Amino acid sequence: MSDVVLEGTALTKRFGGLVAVSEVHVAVQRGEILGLIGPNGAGKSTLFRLIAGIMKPTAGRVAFRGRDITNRPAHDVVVAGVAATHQIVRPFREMSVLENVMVGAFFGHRPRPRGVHRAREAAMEALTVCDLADRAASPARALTLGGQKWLEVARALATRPEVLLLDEVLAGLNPTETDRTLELIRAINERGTTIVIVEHNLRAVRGLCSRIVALVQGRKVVEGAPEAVLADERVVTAYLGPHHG
Ligand SMILES: Nc1ncnc2c1ncn2[C@@H]1O[C@H](COP(=O)(O)OP(=O)(O)OP(=O)(O)O)[C@@H](O)[C@H]1O
Repeated sequence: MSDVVLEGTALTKRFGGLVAVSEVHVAVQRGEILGLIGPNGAGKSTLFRLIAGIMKPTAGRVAFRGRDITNRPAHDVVVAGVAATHQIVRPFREMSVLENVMVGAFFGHRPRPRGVHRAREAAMEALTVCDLADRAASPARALTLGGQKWLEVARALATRPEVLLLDEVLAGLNPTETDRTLELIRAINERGTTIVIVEHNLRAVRGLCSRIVALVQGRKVVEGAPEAVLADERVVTAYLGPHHG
């Protein structure tokens, strides 16, 4: 039975004369890892921002657990239970890794932890999931790029979201960091968090996602199981051009 937790209906976003996203319907099922793919400029980041509540659509609606959140301020959307990695401000470089994650714990989903002690506990739990517990006291600036991405995930996780939206978390990572990040995303999902990921690395998407939505020129062209979507002629043509093969 379908159990839709986050849903965008007829979402359209225009920037002046450019239609970045055009009448897209996307229904995120509870517990899944949903991938958003498409070539450069297809509208992935724009759609991501619309469903994360960071950007307001020109037309269409966004609902979380059946409630309309279209015009709610971005912060209210986090409180409701949707967190996006890049929605959380960049790490405070001079603050410790733990303090950075405590910011997420304080501003997240209700009921929020009461007091510094509980926020620290919630932050340590998120750091443990993200393999950063032993770096808790280090300044954020001392982390590698991979470490900084995991810190961003930990901060989002500390808000205790029902839906975690990840925007190109694998970009710039080396193969070891990529594998570790994929394991991390699976572990977070197995703990019960629904995940939406925008990703350029199609090999990673194929192995990670339970379902994929493909966008081309602002429109959803196909959705379904990874193998079927990645083999779809419209998707292959959009990535490789009309004269491939
Ligand atoms: N704030 C903005 N103002 C004007 N145009 C924008 C804005 N954001 C995105 N666009 C345009 O909207 C279209 C879709 O962009 P978007 O970033 O959503 O695509 P994308 O699929 O995420 O691309 P990429 O893979 O390159 O990140 C592009 O033509 C882009 O130039």
